[in-house]
Amino acid sequence: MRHAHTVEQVRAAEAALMARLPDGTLMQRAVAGLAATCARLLAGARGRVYGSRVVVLAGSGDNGGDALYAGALLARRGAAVTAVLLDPARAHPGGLAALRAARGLVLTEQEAGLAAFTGADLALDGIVGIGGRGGLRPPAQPYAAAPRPGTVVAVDVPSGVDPDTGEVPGVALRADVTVAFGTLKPGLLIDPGASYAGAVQLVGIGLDLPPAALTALQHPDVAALLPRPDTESDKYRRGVVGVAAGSARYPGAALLAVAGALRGGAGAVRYVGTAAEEVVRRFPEVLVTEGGPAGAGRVQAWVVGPGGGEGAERALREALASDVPVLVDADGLTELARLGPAALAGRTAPTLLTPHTGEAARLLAGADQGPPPQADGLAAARLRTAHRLASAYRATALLKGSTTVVAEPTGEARSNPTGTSWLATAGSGDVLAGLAGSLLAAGLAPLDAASAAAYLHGLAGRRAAGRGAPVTATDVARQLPAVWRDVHGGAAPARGAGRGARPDDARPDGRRAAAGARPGGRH
Ligand SMILES: NC(=O)C1=CN([C@@H]2O[C@H](COP(=O)(O)OP(=O)(O)OC[C@H]3O[C@@H](n4cnc5c(N)ncnc54)[C@H](OP(=O)(O)O)[C@@H]3O)[C@@H](O)[C@H]2O)[C@@H](O)CC1
Ligand SMILES: Nc1ncnc2c1ncn2[C@@H]1O[C@H](COP(=O)(O)OP(=O)(O)O)[C@@H](O)[C@H]1O
Ligand SMILES: [K+]
Repeated sequence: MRHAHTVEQVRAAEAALMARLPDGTLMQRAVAGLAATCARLLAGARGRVYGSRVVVLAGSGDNGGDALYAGALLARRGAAVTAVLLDPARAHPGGLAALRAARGLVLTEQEAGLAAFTGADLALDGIVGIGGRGGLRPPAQPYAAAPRPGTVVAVDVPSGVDPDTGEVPGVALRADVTVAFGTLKPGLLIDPGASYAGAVQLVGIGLDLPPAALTALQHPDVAALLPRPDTESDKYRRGVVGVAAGSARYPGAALLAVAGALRGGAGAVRYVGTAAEEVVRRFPEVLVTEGGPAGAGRVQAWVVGPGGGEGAERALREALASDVPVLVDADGLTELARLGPAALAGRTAPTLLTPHTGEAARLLAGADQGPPPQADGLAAARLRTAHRLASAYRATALLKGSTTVVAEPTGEARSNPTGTSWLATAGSGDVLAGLAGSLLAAGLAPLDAASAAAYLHGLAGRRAAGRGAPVTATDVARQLPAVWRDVHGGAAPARGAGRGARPDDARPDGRRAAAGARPGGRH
């Protein structure tokens, strides 16, 4: 499990630790880790640190101080280091003195121009860290548009990225590697910020941190969550998932949601709706009923809405009246947006909403949250949007897109590290809905079901796309058994994951399987 903490959490932990340690200790720990990573990168690219060209972009705070001190350590190993001060009057005095003492060159941004940056083997982005607000200011903006140096290493956070949310409110500097101190920040794990961070590495500095504001699953976490039949299992104890999907207009959505559900670990899939004939023809193992959820037999979770068309209203109403977890997707969400959060008020079992940003905009408008939001704005503020949905509907919200984010009404949140933009293909969301519903039926808690499903779905998309080729939703569903095996085999780390990265608060076992992950487990 990877953990990310907000600026406020980091500041509090930092203050507590600094009170017990001599001045400057934390910064020196951070700097030592940062310089070691830079030295490794230079040695990897050029064979040695000696003689390499390093540029330090230094802003006015401690982030600039970290970069200057690291520059000094590299200069002492023979690198030719140039510091460019973006706010010369406020540059970190200790860092500046250290760099000068190590014979580094110190220039203002007017003196340096862009040449030192573009010609460097390695550039350190120490413009701004967790103290940053807004995008890059004008003196730093040209670096974002300039030709790239060999490698850009962001100090703690890529400058211009909001550390708490991953929002990029203006111009930001793209990094190849981000060296984060003490813990990851949510903005490193959520697009658009995550796409600026490159590979994220963690340097422990000894912070004593509270529970993370955001977590991201890794292979062992997902493996521990996935249900596995035991000797006492039968199909009912493994869970039956009900799928109310498809319509005369969109029969394919029923097939795709069922395909996802069949590969999600439930013991049986029950389909209700107008595509019953097509479903049995394609998947003879599925139990089918025409009509709505109320007339179908007992299930342990419902999936309602994919391609639901004109039947979505009834399916939603009947599923919500049940006492089992309900996943609402697609047309079910449009219907729910019309009804507003009151439609969930009487529920005794969990509800999981799986909107893309367009559906999220409708849901928030339906929750009467001020002027109707625009989908583009919601995509740029993914974590905030997921939290808003979860809190407005008092339900678990999985917001789909370039980084899928899951939020609980309690404030707990997860970002998904797998996936590929090849998944932006018609029907792939239907597969995800079926898969997540199946995990709910198998007994996983909604946050676990949603985040494990997004993880597997993202891996399946990548596997289907191979080195980069269009995929269909059917391809994604077909890859699910293989990625299930990959996860258990401990293969391939997720995108942007620093190897061995573990925040200061991580327990060696991470947060293991929820109790409900046992085969046959129930809410
Ligand atoms: N916490 C820890 O445990 C540890 C933290 N450490 C390090 O400290 C860093 C935090 O340092 P910090 O608090 O000095 O803030 P920092 O990010 O340097 O920025 C503040 C300065 O930038 C300015 N500024 C603001 N926005 C801006 C913008 N958009 N563009 C340009 N400038 C902008 C702002 O000026 P103002 O807004 O007042 O004009 C202010 O002067 C942290 O990220 C990590 O690297 C490690 O050394 C050790 C352990
Ligand atoms: N740019 C992207 N990068 C990664 N994944 C994406 C991107 N755009 C969409 N996806 C994923 O593709 C799937 C699309 O789902 P959805 O929008 O519901 O499509 P449909 O309704 O056609 O099934 C979701 O899992 C979503 O997270
Ligand atoms: K930075």
